[in-house]
Amino acid sequence: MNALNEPTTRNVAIELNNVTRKFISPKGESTVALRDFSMKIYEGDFCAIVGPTGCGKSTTLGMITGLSPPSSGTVTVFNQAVTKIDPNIGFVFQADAVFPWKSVIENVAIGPIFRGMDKQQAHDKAADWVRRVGLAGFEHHYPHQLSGGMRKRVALAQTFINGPKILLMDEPFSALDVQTRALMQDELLGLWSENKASVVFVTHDIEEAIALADRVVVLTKGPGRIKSSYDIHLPRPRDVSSARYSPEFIELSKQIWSDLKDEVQI
Ligand SMILES: Nc1ncnc2c1ncn2[C@@H]1O[C@H](COP(=O)(O)OP(=O)(O)OP(=O)(O)O)[C@@H](O)[C@H]1O
Repeated sequence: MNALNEPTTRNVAIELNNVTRKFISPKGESTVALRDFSMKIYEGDFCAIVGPTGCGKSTTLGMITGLSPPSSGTVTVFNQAVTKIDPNIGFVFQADAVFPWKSVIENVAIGPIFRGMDKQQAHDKAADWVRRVGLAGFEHHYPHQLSGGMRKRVALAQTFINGPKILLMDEPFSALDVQTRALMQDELLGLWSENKASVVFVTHDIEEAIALADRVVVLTKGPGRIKSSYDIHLPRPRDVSSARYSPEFIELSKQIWSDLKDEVQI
């Protein structure tokens, strides 16, 4: 282990090295979202990022996707510089990314069809994923006929069907009520335990971060730097609702909140 609790012997899945990302407004004003920022995510790790609003969490994900290149510094995924959108990367964001005019099964089959799979085969595969996320019987429903939690299940199936090696999640469950959120967190952990993607999960919810992750990284206020990093040794498989009552969980929540509160004072 080094000073940031990073394991040193495992393969690195994602590396941001000395990255700076500036945005220039149409009026020519410059915002530095991240400056000289470095971070590693290890293969198969579930890493959660917490930090105050505007510290650069979404910007970090944008650079890993290849959609928003850094102004300077390098971003690599499995040791390859990120130069375009990588089909090995899956995303789940806060807003639903489902197509309203397509049924559940059509939405889930999009990825494989886009990647060249025969339509019938893609639909068969999608039917299996629809069942796996608990939506059997809703294959031919349209998104507006589903609850928010059900639409998130579609989004998870849409993502996991492609077998992503990297999964980027930006507050994916923040619009859900508390109970649905806990169900979706368990659902995500179940799917991830089979897929073992390297995950970067951005959230404002410290408890969500601890319940899900192997490592929680706390960022400072913007432009964000890594303030602290915590290895989470709660046993897996985890049941997110009961994990919250363990003394270790409570202690971690206190420590992370103490780190964060200096950064969010207004
Ligand atoms: N496209 C853009 N143009 C101009 N400024 C931007 C753009 N995207 C982000 N920023 C700025 O960069 C900084 C970091 O934004 P970012 O969205 O990464 O923060 P965040 O930590 O994800 O915030 P939140 O927790 O509120 O979602 C902010 O000051 C934001 O205003």
